[in-house]
Amino acid sequence: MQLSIVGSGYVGTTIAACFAEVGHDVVNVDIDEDIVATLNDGDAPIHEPGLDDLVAEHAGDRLRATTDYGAVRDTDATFLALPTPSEDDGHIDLSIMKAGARSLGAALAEKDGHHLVVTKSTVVPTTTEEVIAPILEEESGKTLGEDVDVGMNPEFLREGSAVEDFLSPDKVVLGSETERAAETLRDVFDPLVARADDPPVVETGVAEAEMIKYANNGFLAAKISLANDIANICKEYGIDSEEVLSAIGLDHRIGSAFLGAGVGWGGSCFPKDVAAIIAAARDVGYDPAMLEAAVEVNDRQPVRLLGRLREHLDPDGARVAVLGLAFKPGTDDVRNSRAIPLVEALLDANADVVGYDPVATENFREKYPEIEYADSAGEALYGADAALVVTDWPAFADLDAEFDAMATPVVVDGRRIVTRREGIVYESLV
Ligand SMILES: NC(=O)c1ccc[n+]([C@@H]2O[C@H](COP(=O)([O-])OP(=O)(O)OC[C@H]3O[C@@H](n4cnc5c(N)ncnc54)[C@H](O)[C@@H]3O)[C@@H](O)[C@H]2O)c1
Ligand SMILES: O=c1ccn([C@@H]2O[C@H](COP(=O)(O)OP(=O)(O)O[C@H]3O[C@H](CO)[C@@H](O)[C@H](O)[C@H]3O)[C@@H](O)[C@H]2O)c(=O)[nH]1
Repeated sequence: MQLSIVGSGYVGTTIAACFAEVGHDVVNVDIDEDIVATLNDGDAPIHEPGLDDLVAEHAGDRLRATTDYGAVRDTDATFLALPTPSEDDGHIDLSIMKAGARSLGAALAEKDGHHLVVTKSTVVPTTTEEVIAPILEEESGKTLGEDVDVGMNPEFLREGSAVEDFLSPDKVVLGSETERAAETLRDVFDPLVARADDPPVVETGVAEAEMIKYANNGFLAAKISLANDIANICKEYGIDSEEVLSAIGLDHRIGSAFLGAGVGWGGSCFPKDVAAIIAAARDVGYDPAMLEAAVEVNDRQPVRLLGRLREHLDPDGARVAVLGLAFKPGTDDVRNSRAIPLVEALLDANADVVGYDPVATENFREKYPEIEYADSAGEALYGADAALVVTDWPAFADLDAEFDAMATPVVVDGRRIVTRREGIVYESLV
């Protein structure tokens, strides 16, 4: 099939390269000329394991990129993979989606024949039908359900394993309201589903598909927060939370995934998506108490971590090493990293902060040029009065003699990753 993908970021590039891999002809449309040039040169504009190889293999053949929306006219379906950030009050900001829909609609005005527009971005329920579809109709002059249909296909990939997650999904969710849209979506996904050994395909309505994405992310974020709540109780009793959480994970009704207690969840998705569905729920008259509690627990974890530090040392004037700046291991992404509230609180307390991350230093430096950065964990620890461990990079488990170079070896571990040993004052958050 001929497919177009609008937006060539984490999701757009990954799905474009993967759709090409399963046999479709794909064109990526992005307003960023550098991204377009990078893709056409056969390079991936973002770092994801396996993506470079796919782009290198298919660019110039089944995969190409352009800044010209007109390219969508030669395709059967367009996926919108544009950002859906948060407004200050947590509501979803649809301005980029609306701009993309306007450009797409204008391009479709000149198209003969039917076109399917699929929302891939995470959008609150009814957005596709009540916001995107009317813009498409207005700009294209076409009629919904006749010349143009809309669909919704939420994406569940994780950063750091995007290609693997997309090509081997736990499920595929196809939201549509007409048989023609459902059929086109099936045609798009059939080759991927066959190759992935037949994962469940959930055929549902458009608003249901939109909600499934928020339910998925909200549930996972709340699961981590519940694990943190339980782990905090364990801590007060002096009970080992890891033993407790790994034991409950053995119950198949609970499951062991996403029970990793610690300094909480961050990243480009959980915080904004939980905030967006809370704001949307309130708009329709429902107060989502569980999701609000999930956020509250998450916000408290960094505060609790600093509390543990203060039990050993006054941060005022102290040199504090922050180990881990990325929002999770395996990525250089620092969006909503838990290091952010911690660094801000340390700066407020007049601490002398030195940060270290194996790959995310440059991205963090852009946000916080005022702190010092080290080239290795050992360098960050050298002469430090305390260390806060924020990201569970596996390499932090191997730190050992590096702690001996600290001025005072106070280690406050937000991810239970450091190996405890004689000679360090070890304090875990949970
Ligand atoms: N990143 C993830 O892990 C992930 C996973 C699942 C779902 N999502 C959702 O997918 C959507 C996209 O997220 P992302 O992380 O890929 O975003 P991103 O910021 O990485 O990429 C967005 C791309 O859109 C381009 N763009 C902006 N305005 C444009 C316009 N008017 N026309 C064409 N291109 C334009 C930008 O140049 C950029 O390349 C969001 O709704 C997000 O919540 C993200
Ligand atoms: O047991 C756990 C698991 C994760 N986290 C934290 O949770 C956050 C999110 O982690 P993860 O889900 O691995 O990363 P993302 O790439 O943000 O992926 C999430 O957000 C994406 C965007 O919506 C979805 O597509 C994915 O399914 C969903 O897992 C990170 O800060 C992790 O440190 C924990 O604290 N404990």
